[in-house]
Amino acid sequence: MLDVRNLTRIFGTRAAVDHVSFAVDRPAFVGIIGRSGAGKSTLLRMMNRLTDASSGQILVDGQDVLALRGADRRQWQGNCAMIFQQFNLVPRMDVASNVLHGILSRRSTLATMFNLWPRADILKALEILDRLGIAEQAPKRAEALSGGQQQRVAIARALMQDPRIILADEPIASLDPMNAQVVMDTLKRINVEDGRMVIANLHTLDTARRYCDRVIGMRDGRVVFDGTPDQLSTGVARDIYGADASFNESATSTAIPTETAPDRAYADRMLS
Ligand SMILES: Nc1ncnc2c1ncn2[C@@H]1O[C@H](COP(=O)(O)OP(=O)(O)OP(=O)(O)O)[C@@H](O)[C@H]1O
Repeated sequence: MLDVRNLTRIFGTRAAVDHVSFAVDRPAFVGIIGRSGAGKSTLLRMMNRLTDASSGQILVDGQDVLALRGADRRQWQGNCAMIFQQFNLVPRMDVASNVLHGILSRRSTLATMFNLWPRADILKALEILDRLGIAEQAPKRAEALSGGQQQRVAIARALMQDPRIILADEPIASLDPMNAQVVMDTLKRINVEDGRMVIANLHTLDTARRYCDRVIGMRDGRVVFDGTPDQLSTGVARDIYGADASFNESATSTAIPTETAPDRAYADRMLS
């Protein structure tokens, strides 16, 4: 279904993404890992056509999406919705309207100006918010929500497009461990229940191991690992991150620190 071939993006004299090839034949949960600057964001942005490729192909059911222009390109962008580290919501706008903005490109300018949405679309937005456990937040301004709730609104906005693929660029990098888990659980549910492919750039190994069916490791623009989470040994991780023998996995961890959580300490004090 997705076949990336020799995808390359050169900025100046440097290849940010360098002859990357991989194929995904089912709606899997794919994690892309690698240290900062490895090319992860550029890769996702090329898939969504936010950034042009220098060369290569991205074939979806045999069609090269890099060749799409105008309305065809916009249709493809609707088919592979993107979510970002910083949520990219309109902060002062209410949550329901933010979700409806997922289908903004399908609306006339006039209808959008007056915030006029068909009843069916409004009901669909509320239904998605309900599914993600944040229906009661619908009338609130997006900026009034926690980071984890805002990211779920961004996922709801993506779902409004009914995409085949969800591209998530460091979706939990700005969140505390508890909210990070809620957001990753949400993405996994969408992947499993809806059969939508998820491709997520992740900055922590434990998250990749826990949620992904497949992990692609990038280093200096190239794929240096492509396998299952159980093949992702410490040695392999060291190679991906380019770390020396002192490489410490916990440095890339988002695990919830139960032993040191303040409420645990408080409970211990109360019980002693
Ligand atoms: N628009 C741009 N112009 C010039 N160089 C760029 C541009 N976008 C990315 N780069 C460079 O391409 C390389 C890969 O960047 P990219 O953001 O894709 O990496 P990344 O793995 O996503 O890193 P991070 O986790 O820090 O976002 C970096 O060296 C970066 O400086």
